[in-house]
Amino acid sequence: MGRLASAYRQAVDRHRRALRHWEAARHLLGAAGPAPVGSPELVARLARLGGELAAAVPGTARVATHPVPVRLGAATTVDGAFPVLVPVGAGAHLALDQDARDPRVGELLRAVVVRLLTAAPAGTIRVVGIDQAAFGAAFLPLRPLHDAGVLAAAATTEAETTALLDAAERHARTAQRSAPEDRELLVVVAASAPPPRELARLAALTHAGPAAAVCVLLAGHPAAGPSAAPPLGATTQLRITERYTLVGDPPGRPFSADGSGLAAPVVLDGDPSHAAVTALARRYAEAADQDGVTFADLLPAQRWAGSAASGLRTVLGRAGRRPLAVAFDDATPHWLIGGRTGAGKTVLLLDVLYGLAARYSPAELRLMLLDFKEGVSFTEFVPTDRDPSWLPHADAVGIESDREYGVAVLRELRAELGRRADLLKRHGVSRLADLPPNARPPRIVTVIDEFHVLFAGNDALARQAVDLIEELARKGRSYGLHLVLASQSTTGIEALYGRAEAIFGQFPLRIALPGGDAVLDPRNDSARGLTVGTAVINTAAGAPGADAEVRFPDAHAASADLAALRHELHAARPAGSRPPSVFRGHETPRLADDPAWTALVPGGDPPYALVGRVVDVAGSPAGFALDASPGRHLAVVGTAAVGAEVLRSAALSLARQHAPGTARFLFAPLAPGTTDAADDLAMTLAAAGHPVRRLDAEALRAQLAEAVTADDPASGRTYLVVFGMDAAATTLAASDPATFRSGYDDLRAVLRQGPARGVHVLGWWRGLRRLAEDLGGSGQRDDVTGLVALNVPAADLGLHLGVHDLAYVPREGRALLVDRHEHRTALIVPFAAGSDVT
Ligand SMILES: Nc1ncnc2c1ncn2[C@@H]1O[C@H](COP(=O)(O)OP(=O)(O)OP(=O)(O)O)[C@@H](O)[C@H]1O
Repeated sequence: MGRLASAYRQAVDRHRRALRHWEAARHLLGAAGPAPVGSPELVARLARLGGELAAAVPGTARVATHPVPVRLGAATTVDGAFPVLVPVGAGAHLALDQDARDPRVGELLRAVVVRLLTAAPAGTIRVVGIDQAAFGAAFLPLRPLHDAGVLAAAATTEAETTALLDAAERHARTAQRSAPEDRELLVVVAASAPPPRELARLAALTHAGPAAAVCVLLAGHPAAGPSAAPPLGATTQLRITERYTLVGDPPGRPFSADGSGLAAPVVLDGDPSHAAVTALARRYAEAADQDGVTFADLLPAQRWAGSAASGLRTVLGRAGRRPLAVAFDDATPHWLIGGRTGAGKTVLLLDVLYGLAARYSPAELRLMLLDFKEGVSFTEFVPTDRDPSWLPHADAVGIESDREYGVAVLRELRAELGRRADLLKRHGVSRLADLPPNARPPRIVTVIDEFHVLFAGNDALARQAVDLIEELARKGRSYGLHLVLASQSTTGIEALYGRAEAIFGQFPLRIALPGGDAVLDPRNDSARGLTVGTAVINTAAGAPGADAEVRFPDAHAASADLAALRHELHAARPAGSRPPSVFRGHETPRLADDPAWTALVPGGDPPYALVGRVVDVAGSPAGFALDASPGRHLAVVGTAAVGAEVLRSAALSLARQHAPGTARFLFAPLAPGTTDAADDLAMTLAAAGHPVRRLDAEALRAQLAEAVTADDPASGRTYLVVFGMDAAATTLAASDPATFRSGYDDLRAVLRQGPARGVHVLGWWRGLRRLAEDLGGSGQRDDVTGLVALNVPAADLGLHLGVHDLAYVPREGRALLVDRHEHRTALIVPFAAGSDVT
């Protein structure tokens, strides 16, 4: 009787515990109603419940916010078996005391992963694995899930485990700041316990609570032996014995009153079938196709509906499941972007620019886009032969810009800053947002890609750039001027002269792409291990804790969508919109294509020698007016062959301003190899009806003498076009035995008195020293007031001009135009004069 009684008590006990389990399971399911008691029925109901749970509408459980009941196996009682369900998911974890080298453990881990994935909607769950003991062997059967992008490659080294934990902690922080519906569950599966430090971090994640949206499945814990295991939070502990598994009390829903767990041995479920895994992988892969961030996700429902009064906003991508917006406003007026080459910087910028351009009309938003690298970042915004459309918001686009162009853009912006300051003053307000709508100018976003180039060189130009950027960054916020500085490196910017803090302190929004940690605080490691297509957005100037990880779409892959949007915006442009002014650093502009050339007409007074384009925002004509004051001549200096082109442009443009017969062109091809160029030019001008003559050195000398001595100067203008004045040195140096005058005396007289008599010299000197000597020393430098310096060292040029700290780096395709009368120095791109100009 004693034995019978005790067996009876044990059976009742078991039933009671099983009943609590049943109730817990019902509770987890959210089912209502009283639970029937009675052993056979109870077992039947539990079995049915297990089936229901297994099938419980797959793909609907909100695993990222709530634990869900997950089946581990079957418990056996004297009355039969029933399924054992424990809560797993956000904030509810599982630990097994053996690691996955015990096949039952690997099987259970895989079964739990598959059940969680089955229960959850795609896009709300991701799985990462750690297995340093068996190199990820436990995850191999789940390979299809890896291919579907839902299971990451397992971390099998300590470094990989550390990176994985970095990412998991980042995930937890982001989730804690996100709305529950935006969270994504990160399942961290450790098939074996990692080393103590990593184990402690893993254990910490189990204490982070459901809002962290992390679920840890940890095998091999606590390890047998004396080592102190970090305590886990909200974890169901499993103990694997030789034949059975003992299941501890699940968090919040214990089986036992005394902490002893489920009073029935459990046989764990085996591996999920391969068919189930592949079917699941297919579902996730299909969903990923539909669920990936696309360019369309960035666009507003309605074009140009935004008001820029208080700022600009656009969606950049998704953080978890939530769209992530970024703004140019009082809180984040300027942005700093970092990322190694190939990290997706261009793509991210395109995402931002198209997003903004779709939201705000050109009356609300203007763009200045500057690119300093050999790239094509912004080419799609300017009209080309292939696609004549342009982005109607773009005012200026610099492609492979010169630093001088960058500084010109910054100067233009500073001038705008001044205009806006006046405007605000007139209205008695201090912020753009406070202006009446009809007086409010558009916000201007200036993007400078590879901005470090601007500061490279540690020279006068770099200092100007630093000053301008600092001023714009400081004051731009109130005036609606916003800067985006992007770079591969923000370190080593020498020219900032310790002002990095002052400047970058004005850039609260930081975007770190892969390899772009430098834009974050050194203590902030949230950008470690980012992959292409993701970035960390930090709104606190890089300080740790203000980060969100965003996935942004590949704009390059959506180029057809981008073009369609651009065409749409272009077609909707306001009447009178002008295409952006474009500077292409690698391109040589052609005289005949230039609007300044087209605009030249006979009768121009004073005649204007057009030689190129100024490196400025407008691409202004570069030239020199030949009026009657002494010294109005043009000297081209340097050995570069482009000297002949400059003379050609000058002569052709002058000829265009004279009716036939009102100007003579006298050509002296003195430098070797210039005869053809001079003859060709002469023929072109002759064909246009102008009198032309070819001079050798002697004839040039005679002409110089005649030009200043003739009592009756020829009517109209005379242009002496000399290719290589230095080559005439011997002839000019010789004195006339009768008058004792040298050719130089005559040349100098012509330089001073010629303009008043309508005589101008367009001369090419191949060396600066020769020019200075021909003028009779640097004291006479004002005898030629127009200079086009080619490959002449800046120091020599500065000395010749008496200008201190001349910022000029001689290089191919560029020249420095100096007008001494107007105290003007400008970097120019000389024209290719071409042969098809008349
Ligand atoms: N969101 C994304 N998703 C997928 N691929 C991307 C994404 N962003 C960029 N990529 C890919 O990465 C490559 C580099 O992108 P991108 O040209 O933007 O890099 P970058 O940082 O501007 O490089 P560089 O400075 O060398 O020009 C491209 O092939 C692009 O398709």
